[in-house]
Amino acid sequence: MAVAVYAPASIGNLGVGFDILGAALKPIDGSLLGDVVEVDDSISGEFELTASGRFAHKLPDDPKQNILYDCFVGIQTLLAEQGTHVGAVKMHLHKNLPIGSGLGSSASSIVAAVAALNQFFGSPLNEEAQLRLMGDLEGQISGSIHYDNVAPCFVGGIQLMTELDHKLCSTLPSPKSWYWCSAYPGITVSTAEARSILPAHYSKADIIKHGRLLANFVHALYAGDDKLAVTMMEDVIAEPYRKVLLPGFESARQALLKLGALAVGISGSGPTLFAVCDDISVAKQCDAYLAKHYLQNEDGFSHICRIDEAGVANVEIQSETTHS
Ligand SMILES: Nc1ncnc2c1ncn2[C@@H]1O[C@H](COP(=O)(O)OP(=O)(O)O)[C@@H](O)[C@H]1O
Ligand SMILES: N[C@@H](CCOP(=O)(O)O)C(=O)O
Repeated sequence: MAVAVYAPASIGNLGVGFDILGAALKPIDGSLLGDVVEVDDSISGEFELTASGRFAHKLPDDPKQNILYDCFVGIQTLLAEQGTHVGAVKMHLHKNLPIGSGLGSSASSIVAAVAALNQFFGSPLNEEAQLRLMGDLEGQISGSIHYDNVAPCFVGGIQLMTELDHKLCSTLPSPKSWYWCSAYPGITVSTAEARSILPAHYSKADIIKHGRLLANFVHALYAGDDKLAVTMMEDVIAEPYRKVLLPGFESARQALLKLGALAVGISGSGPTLFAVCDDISVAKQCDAYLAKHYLQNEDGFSHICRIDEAGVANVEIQSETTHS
């Protein structure tokens, strides 16, 4: 039976917690900010993939260069190791997220595809096995395995990576009062390149500071001390080196803080910027500022979001996700 799965956009790194903290996003206006993958049918020939959606034209032309093909091969290989042999399938990708945006676009495609394929084949893989495969596939794209997009995208919420064999991540409490303004300017930053410009080594002072920020952030979430948590959202690992890739980031940050945002950071490897606000009127002002000053072309967009606590979800195959 055909399956259709939605996987939300995500922020990798919450200012603090490079590669080990991530959050799934849900626009408050109810729009779908994430990819949808359909597995239509078992077929006798070669793997088939079609795509539609706002950002489909930015995908590689060759279906075998699409990460969905690797998702299919990955599942097929795992199942073969368990003695189950599955043939080719027909898939459709509704590409709603821009590529190279810092919104976990590849993670969204991977999570939706692995979850959809797993369901299509009768759910042979448990959550941990699916998530491990998702991390491996994300690593193929970005150059090294990191779960901070795939984990929240898959299970929802704010996730802290544990990376243990039997438990890859843990859900942290999400501050209920926070709005996450998220603005994608419309230009592309490659995650692999944004990772390659980071230093191979950090100073003792930076390591100590990052440990202090991360530990206090997690403590504050459990203590329900949102003010302390937001004060800890400072990036000493990536932002100092990456902000040169984001035109207008520093001036936007200053303006957003003046408007009342509590923290501003780079979403993933950028160029999307996020701003945390605990008041809807401030969030609306930040959103309007970002739409006017941070977007650079017609591909850009800005949303006010909450944390998506659900993660991956089955959706109806309907006009929005169907294709010709
Ligand atoms: N379904 C897909 N979704 C997104 N990127 C894909 C997909 N299939 C292949 N790719 C390739 O993977 C790379 C993703 O780039 P990356 O900078 O990691 O994007 P993001 O950070 O938005 O996930 C691009 O080279 C893109 O062409
Ligand atoms: N922790 C990663 C997150 C990358 O997110 P993306 O959405 O830009 O792929 C990093 O900062 O490199």
